[in-house]
Amino acid sequence: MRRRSRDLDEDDVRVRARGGSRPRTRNRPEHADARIGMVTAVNRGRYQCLVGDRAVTAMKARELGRGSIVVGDRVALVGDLSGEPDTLARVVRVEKRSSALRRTADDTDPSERVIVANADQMVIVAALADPAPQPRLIDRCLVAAYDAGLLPLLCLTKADLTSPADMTRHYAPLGLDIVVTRCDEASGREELYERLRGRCSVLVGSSGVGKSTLVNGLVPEADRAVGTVNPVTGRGRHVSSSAIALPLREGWLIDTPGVRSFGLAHVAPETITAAFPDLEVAIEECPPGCAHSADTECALDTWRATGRVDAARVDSLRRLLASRAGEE
Ligand SMILES: Nc1nc2c(ncn2[C@@H]2O[C@H](COP(=O)(O)OP(=O)(O)OP(=O)(O)O)[C@@H](O)[C@H]2O)c(=O)[nH]1
Ligand SMILES: [Zn+2]
Repeated sequence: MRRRSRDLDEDDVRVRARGGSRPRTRNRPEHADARIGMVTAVNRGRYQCLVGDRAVTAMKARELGRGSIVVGDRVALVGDLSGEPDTLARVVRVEKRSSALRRTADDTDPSERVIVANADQMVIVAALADPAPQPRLIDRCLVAAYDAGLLPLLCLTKADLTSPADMTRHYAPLGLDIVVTRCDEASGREELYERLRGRCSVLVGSSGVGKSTLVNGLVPEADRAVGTVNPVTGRGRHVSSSAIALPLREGWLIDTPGVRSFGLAHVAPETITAAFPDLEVAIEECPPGCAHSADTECALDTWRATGRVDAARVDSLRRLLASRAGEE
């Protein structure tokens, strides 16, 4: 009996190899043998996936069409999952995303594109000095985080150069969690590590703010990858121009060297106002289509004048709304 079933399998294989007189899916519905992996890097149409503890390179099955697959995606894989050199698995399905970080090509181009999937936190890295912080850029990252449903965390680096007081005061009205780090002290880094535990965090920030320094402190394996091939991602970190997912002991860190700014044309103003639930009562009194700017009939002004809403919160909301409009 056993022998007979094995013969049938071989027959099945032979028939398909000869050119498929039999539909491939017969007796094998929905790729029941597929395994789920996580996409850790994307490079020229090749997807690096972590399947269990094995790094597998895969291509997209034709049946998936033009749908995008991005870092952080959970995908179903079939084919050669050995992870041996020169082997190629196939991605046959992309699992439903719990979140999608998007950007537009620029503010005037409404076509949006997902850059990272399934993250739950955005760590906005900004240096306190050298280079000077760019509050506009930080604001735009915040709006992108609200849009994607990611919890924002502001990481202020290089505290050995300047006091963080001004920046923390500036961002306090946003109710944002802030971590301050400096490379000559471990305490801030350890606090950051605590915040990353068990989460999938996207790291964003412009060049020179100390992102690599943080990543190397958190994921020593990433350092070893410089100039060689990373066992997890299959390539060197610094070669990458797109996002790359690095495993933490608990959780994931997704570094995004390419993301210096976000086009925010796709973000509805309501997405931003939703992050200010305390101002909702005032906003309800605004005229229809109110842009909530100071030179309109915006109800925020009357409420603010009478002290019924926090002035700093109104300013912060207006700042974020303006950042969406895109003066960088
Ligand atoms: N004073 C000071 N310098 C730092 C600190 N962290 C990083 N640096 C320095 O800042 C410079 C940039 O650091 P990187 O970690 O390469 O910054 P990055 O954001 O990864 O920049 P790119 O590699 O260009 O993307 C390096 O010379 C670091 O040594 C810090 O806490 N204090
Ligand atoms: Zn208004």
